[in-house]
Amino acid sequence: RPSKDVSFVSCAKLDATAPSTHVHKHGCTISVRNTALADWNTCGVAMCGVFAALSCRRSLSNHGSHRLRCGGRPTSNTVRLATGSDVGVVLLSAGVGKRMGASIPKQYIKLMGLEIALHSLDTFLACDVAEIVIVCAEDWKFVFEDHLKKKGPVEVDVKFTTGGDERQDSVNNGLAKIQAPIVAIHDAARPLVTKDEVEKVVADAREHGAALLAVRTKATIKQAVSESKAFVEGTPQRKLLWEAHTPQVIQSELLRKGFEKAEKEGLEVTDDVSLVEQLGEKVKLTEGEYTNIKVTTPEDIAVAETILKERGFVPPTE
Ligand SMILES: C[C@](O)(CO)[C@H](O)COP(=O)(O)OP(=O)(O)OC[C@H]1O[C@@H](n2ccc(N)nc2=O)[C@H](O)[C@@H]1O
Repeated sequence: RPSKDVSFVSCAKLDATAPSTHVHKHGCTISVRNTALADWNTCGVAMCGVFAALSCRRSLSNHGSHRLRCGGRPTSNTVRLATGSDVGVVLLSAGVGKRMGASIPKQYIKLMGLEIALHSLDTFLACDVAEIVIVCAEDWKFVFEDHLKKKGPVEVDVKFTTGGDERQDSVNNGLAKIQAPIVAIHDAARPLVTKDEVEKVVADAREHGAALLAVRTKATIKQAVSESKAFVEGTPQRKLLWEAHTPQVIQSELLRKGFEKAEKEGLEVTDDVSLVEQLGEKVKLTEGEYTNIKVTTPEDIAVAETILKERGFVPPTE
């Protein structure tokens, strides 16, 4: 794990002789030992918190760039890291929100004076991310643009793209604009996700390749015979059941592979890690908070407002 005063470094395809993609927030030079490089390679971990396990110490800090020297003699394997975090975000805001029955898409309804979609946008802007792709209809882009204008310059690269017919199509459109090696996909309809939750699920995805925020199911769940036949087929063991939330965080290339398979086989999914599951890859369940609700029907707005009040959320001034 990265320590507090040493920023996280991740390397895709770290290799002793030919380091390839290197991303780091501040732009670092790090000297690493051959043995350590070999270890990371054999782990087969595409995204590595490289220096964290080593006894790194910061020996130079100048103009926002740091030189980190790791234990052992520095070798010729000096890795130059480009500027930027290794995480990109796809913020899904292109749904119509039929179940809300409102005159506008639910994510643009104001919650304590701020549009639902802007709550999680602000959370991600406060996290260590390199880019945010907002997937939304052209007509609603102004909500985000006005908000960003009010905020002033942000470090994160914010881009836009339009959505597709289904959530899955919107994710694919967003993913096409992602450059970061890790992508966090989030429903704009989940305004209450916290920075802590985001950091936790991103850390799990770095370690395991894919992770999602989820909570243990409180109710007993029944499986019906079919969509139209409301009779019980069975009762899955509750202790094994989790309710999926977002963000769902996946190595970008792994998700791209998942989409390729889905396209070939005509797979339809209702969340993103399902595409990773279809590839037979592991997905980590990161225990999140019950407060990370999806605003779907009108009563959810009242619940969300109560939670925000409890958190001491201050509505923005006009
Ligand atoms: C991923 C999960 O949150 C996990 O529980 C759910 O399975 C999502 O369920 P869902 O029915 O797709 O939820 P919705 O609230 O309708 O949509 C989730 C998010 O996707 C966005 N969305 C939906 C459909 C679409 N064509 N493009 C989109 O960008 C919505 O604006 C919303 O912010």
